[in-house]
Amino acid sequence: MNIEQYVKDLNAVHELYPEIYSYAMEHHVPIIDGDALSVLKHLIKMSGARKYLEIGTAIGYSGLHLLSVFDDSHLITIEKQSEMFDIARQNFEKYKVEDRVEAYLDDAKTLDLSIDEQSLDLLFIDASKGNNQHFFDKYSPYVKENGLIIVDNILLRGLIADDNIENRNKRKMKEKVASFNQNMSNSSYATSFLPIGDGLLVISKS
Ligand SMILES: C[S@@+](CC[C@H](N)C(=O)[O-])C[C@H]1O[C@@H](n2cnc3c(N)ncnc32)[C@H](O)[C@@H]1O
Repeated sequence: MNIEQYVKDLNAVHELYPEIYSYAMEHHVPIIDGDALSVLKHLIKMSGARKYLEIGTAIGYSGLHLLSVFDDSHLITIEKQSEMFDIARQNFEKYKVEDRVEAYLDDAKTLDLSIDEQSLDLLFIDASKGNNQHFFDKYSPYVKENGLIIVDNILLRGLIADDNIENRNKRKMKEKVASFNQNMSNSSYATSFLPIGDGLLVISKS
């Protein structure tokens, strides 16, 4: 038996958004792995986090899941691709959470977000992986002391441990992600690098 599949099966829960999940699978939209999502929602529940900023909305799958933990939570989410953004908006409307979502169609690298410093409980970074450091530097000041910063795909589907990548772009991305991971490991933040899904980095801002 494959141990990863065994754990996946144990973690598998009733999918709250089966049509969105199926759409993502059929159209190859990269959404968060079920195992990582389960941990993310667990952390939200334990910490009582209500105000979230997500970098990388895609079609709103993870955003809807984040909002499903607490009825009085609020999500700010940023997506730069208009096709994805439009589908996400439709999905937020479909599940009647549009009043709890502030969705931006913009490039998160340059967007000027007018929110107060230290006003968020959770920052979820899940966009272009080579920009993780930039997103962290730009958006972490908005997170409260003791808030959480979570970064998905820190293992790049195994590429992170590959020392013989021929494709130049992939090699550069790997170097950037590796550098970000190392910086976080060396930092004074409390960090947990979890080999769940495609690798989840949990940072406590304290
Ligand atoms: C991995 S997907 C997000 C998946 C989503 N969080 C989920 O789990 O359902 C990454 C998304 O980030 C978007 N993205 C990449 N770079 C971005 C940027 N600089 N600003 C905003 N969105 C970006 C991509 O267009 C893509 O839709």
